[in-house]
Order: sequence, then C-alpha cells, then structure tokens
Amino acid sequence: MRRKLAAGNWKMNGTGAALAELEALAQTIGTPGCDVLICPPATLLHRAARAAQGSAIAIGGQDCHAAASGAHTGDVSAAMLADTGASHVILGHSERRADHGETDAQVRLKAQAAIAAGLTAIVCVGETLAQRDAGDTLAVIGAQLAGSVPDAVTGATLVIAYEPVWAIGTGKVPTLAQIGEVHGFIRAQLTDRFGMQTGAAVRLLYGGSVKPANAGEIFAVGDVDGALVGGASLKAADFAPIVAALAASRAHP
Ligand SMILES: O=C[C@H](O)COP(=O)(O)O
Repeated sequence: MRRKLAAGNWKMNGTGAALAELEALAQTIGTPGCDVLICPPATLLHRAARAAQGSAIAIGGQDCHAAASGAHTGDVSAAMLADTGASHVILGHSERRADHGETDAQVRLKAQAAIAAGLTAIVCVGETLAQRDAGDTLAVIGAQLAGSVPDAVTGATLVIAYEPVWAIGTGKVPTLAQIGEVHGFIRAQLTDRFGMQTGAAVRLLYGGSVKPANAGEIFAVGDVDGALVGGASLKAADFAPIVAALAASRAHP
C-alpha cells in the first residue's frame, strides 16, 4: 500500500519569518497519518530542517545540479541538499523547464544524482494548454516520463508529480476524469517499464491549484496518492486542511 504524500512547494517565496508557518503547520498536523513534505527555497533549507526536527514534516529542495561538485556558480548539488537535512528534491518542475530550458535528459541526470545522494526524486511532468487542446496530453506525458525518469528507481526513490502547466497558480483545475486519466496512464507507463512491483509502489501526486476546498475530491481519484501544492502550502492555515483531507482519504490499491 502506498503511503500518501502531501508536498508543499514554496517556490521563490519566504525568508526567515516564513519558518513560523512551518512551526505552526507542525503543531497543527501533529501525527497526520500521511507523509508531509515542505520544499522551501534553498536559503531556508537548513533552518527549515532544524525547525521541523521531531515533527511529521520532512524537508526537500526544489532543484539540484546533476554533478556532485565543481565549477557551477550558483548551483547546489544533491549531496548539499542532503547535507542540510533534506530528504527529497523536486526536479523538472515546469517553471524550471520554462525559465531555465531544462530538458528531459537534464532532469533524468538530476534525478540520478539525487537518488545517488540518498534523496527521493519528485519528477514533474505536465502538458501545456496548447498540448491538451491539440489532444497531445498523453503523448507529452509519456515522452516526459520516458526521458526524465532514470532506469534504476524504486517506490522509495521516485515520486511522480503530474502538474498540468495551465493549472499552476491559475485557479483552473482539470476535471476529476482528466486527472484520473493521466494518473492511470502514468501508472501504466511505470508498470510497463519497471514491472508490477515498482510500478505499483511509486507515488503519483497531482499538482495545480490544489486548495482546501477541492483537495478532498481530488484525493478520491484513483492513483492520486497526494498533492504537490504551491500557493496553498505557504500558510499553515491553508496547508493543514489539505494534509487532513489527504490523511482522511481512502487508500488506493
Ligand atoms: O509545485 C506546485 C505547483 O506548481 C502548483 O502550484 P499551485 O498550487 O500554486 O497551483
């Protein structure tokens, strides 16, 4: 049975004062019955990991370099993330693919580096509105999975986040049927490539305008094992109800 995961991506938001939200979240959720992850900006990782110690909250990065070390000004390696206390890293988010031109091949190398450093890689995939309107959604997701996911993964080292680009930060959410179709497709792709055991063990997150008001219905969709939440993860008062909705949701076989 896959353990559910509520992951918050703070993106480029938050200075030291934001740690109060992390502490408030830890207090509010207690021991929630699902995994909870906060991915703050790199500048806050070390302090966030310290603030989360002894709580149910794990800490993750938002990107890493594919190399272990070297002349890469401004970049952070997977081992450096792990050294701060991070256990996960988000990779291939559509904002990084768009802002930094990250390719599937680069995301794959980053995921390999993350796993080698002992981190769980959360690999993001998702179609643009033009791709959906053209009927290309599954082809795009299939190509991203094939290109971005390394060959050696397990349910412990890989999480996939399906984030339709057009749903991120827009308040627009796919229909439950659309979410179910893509999650079912991702599950089938993973099972085809990695076999039944690994395919069934990898957790699949939905991301894109998840809020307390819509979390429950999204978590009821088959093969949705949790969420990758942006805006609504910044405040404990918004994220805690999403964690509670996930913990209360039925486990998917
Ligand atoms: O990583 C998180 C996603 O990009 C979703 O962001 P959002 O919840 O603000 O739409």
